[in-house]
Amino acid sequence: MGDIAEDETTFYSNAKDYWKEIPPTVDGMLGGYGSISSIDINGSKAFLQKFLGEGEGKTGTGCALDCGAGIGRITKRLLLPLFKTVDLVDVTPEFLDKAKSYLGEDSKRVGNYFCCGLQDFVPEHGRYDIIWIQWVIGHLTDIHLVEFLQRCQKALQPYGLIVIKDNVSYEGVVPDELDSSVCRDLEIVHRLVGRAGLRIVYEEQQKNFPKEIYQVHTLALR
Ligand SMILES: C[S@@+](CC[C@H](N)C(=O)[O-])C[C@H]1O[C@@H](n2cnc3c(N)ncnc32)[C@H](O)[C@@H]1O
Repeated sequence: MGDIAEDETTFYSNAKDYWKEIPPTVDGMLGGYGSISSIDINGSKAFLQKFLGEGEGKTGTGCALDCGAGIGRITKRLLLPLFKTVDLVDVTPEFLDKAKSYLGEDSKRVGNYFCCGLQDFVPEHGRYDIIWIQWVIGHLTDIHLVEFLQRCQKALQPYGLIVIKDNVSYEGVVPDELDSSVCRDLEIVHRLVGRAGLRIVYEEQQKNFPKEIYQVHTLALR
């Protein structure tokens, strides 16, 4: 008999078991597509730069949160160069351990390593200028994603932004049994963002990724 609570527990525990076995490398973070990391980071940098800088209404550069950070691939090349302090949150302790050496000298400016599932994580009220959520929303159920986004909104500084960068399917919800995740289409992601009470400030598609992988969209929300 299908029990939703039990299915949900399995959805999360299977994902945890999957990531535990993945090597703590850039290639591991990107499912074998380590080669696209630079294109990804450069696209993200151009995206973020639109919101940063001096002046009224610009997003601050004090503190960022990297959600589903893994070994800190994004923290190292995108967030630490732009923000004074970066916090990481991830469910896999081995990845956060690796981050401490992978981030090198600049790991001095990491504020916190939170080992926690995003479904349970409560970011500190008003702490963050940017909350970066990349390649991890498919590991949350709809309800948990909506509730997490609501907690993120409360954790923003004035003019702060939540950024979701993730795969989108062509149509509907496509499950991935291997890593226990789902890929949602853009319309569904929009609906969930709306349910969280967030507004889409800007959105674009990542260009120059290999043709055989999912389309990747980046959404700035507040
Ligand atoms: C595809 S990797 C992406 C890592 C990083 N965002 C990047 O782009 O390099 C997915 C990451 O999400 C983490 N993860 C999976 N389920 C999670 C959950 N429920 N809460 C927090 N992190 C989770 C995994 O441990 C892994 O580090």
